[in-house]
Amino acid sequence: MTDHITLRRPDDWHLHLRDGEMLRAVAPHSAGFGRAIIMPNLVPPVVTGQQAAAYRERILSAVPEGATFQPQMTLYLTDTTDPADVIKAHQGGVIRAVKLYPAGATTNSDSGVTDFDRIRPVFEAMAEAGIPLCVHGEVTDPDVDIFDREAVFIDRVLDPVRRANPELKVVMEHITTSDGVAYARSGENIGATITTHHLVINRNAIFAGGIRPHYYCLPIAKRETHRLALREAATSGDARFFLGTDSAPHPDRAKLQPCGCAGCFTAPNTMSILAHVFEEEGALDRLEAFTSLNGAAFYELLPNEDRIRLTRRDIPTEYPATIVAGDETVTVFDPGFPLYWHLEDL
Ligand SMILES: NC(=O)N[C@@H](CC(=O)O)C(=O)O
Repeated sequence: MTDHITLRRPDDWHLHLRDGEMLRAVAPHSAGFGRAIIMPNLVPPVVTGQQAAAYRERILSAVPEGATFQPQMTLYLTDTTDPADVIKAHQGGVIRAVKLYPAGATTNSDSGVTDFDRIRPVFEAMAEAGIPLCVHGEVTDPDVDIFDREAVFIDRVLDPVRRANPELKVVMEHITTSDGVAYARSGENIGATITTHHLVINRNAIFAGGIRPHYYCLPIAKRETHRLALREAATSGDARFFLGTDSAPHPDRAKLQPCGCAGCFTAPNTMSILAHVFEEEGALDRLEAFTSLNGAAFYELLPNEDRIRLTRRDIPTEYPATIVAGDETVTVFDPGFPLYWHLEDL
């Protein structure tokens, strides 16, 4: 049995680092990645190039000394985003991508897009400049069942947007369904991130013996057939699929509520979980493509030069059940099985 693998340093193409005390608490847990696409859904959101540049500085101050982590900033698209500001921020090297949240789709998405016609000039400018659009792909119509929101979004929103802007590079963020997998495979200029937790849990995890708030995230985990489709896509080596953990820390106080927040905090144990999943699928030789090559290629960047090693030991790796952020605790995602793959920096 393989007992160690060496990978190019992985990248995380979808990450929530928050701000303030939470940023300082969680950033060290992602600092072992080479790069990460940083989500802009702060309160208030990161909507201008200037705000993105300032946020980038705060992130770099929160990363431990010696880490090579490079935050890749995004702008939060609103109905009033100025195409010129997007282009300027991209040309100035401040942002890597733009994030589309349909208004009300998820945590801190109130400022999201309500009218796709109004932002057409932004899409046109982005397509011309080669700036990728990262899409939270769920409709917000309360009449649509929560488990169908991704599939309906693809038909009602994503496909029309892509047909109107065929040159626009689109990342379907955190896909959770076989519909998402099939759509990502169906055309040009499209990629999809897959989270760690959606490779591990299906929707039963949220209701196993009672309600389990730490398995509630958006898009919500779907039925088992979808989890298996995600596993097949992630482990296939297909360059359109790459890691975006969507590690989304919330204080336990905010999750354990009558109306608790969505998000799974996977940064501390993601690589050990992924090695476990890829080993189960007999695909350890394709882990590097998923974590370290495909995303970089999509974003037209070189893969990281340095390496990490994962070693399989007889004793499970230890990771904290919770971390402390100021006065708050944040629960680390529990995959429900021991993790024998230990992460080492080389
Ligand atoms: N994934 C989540 O469940 N939550 C994210 C927002 C998001 O990416 O949907 C968050 O910011 O908390």
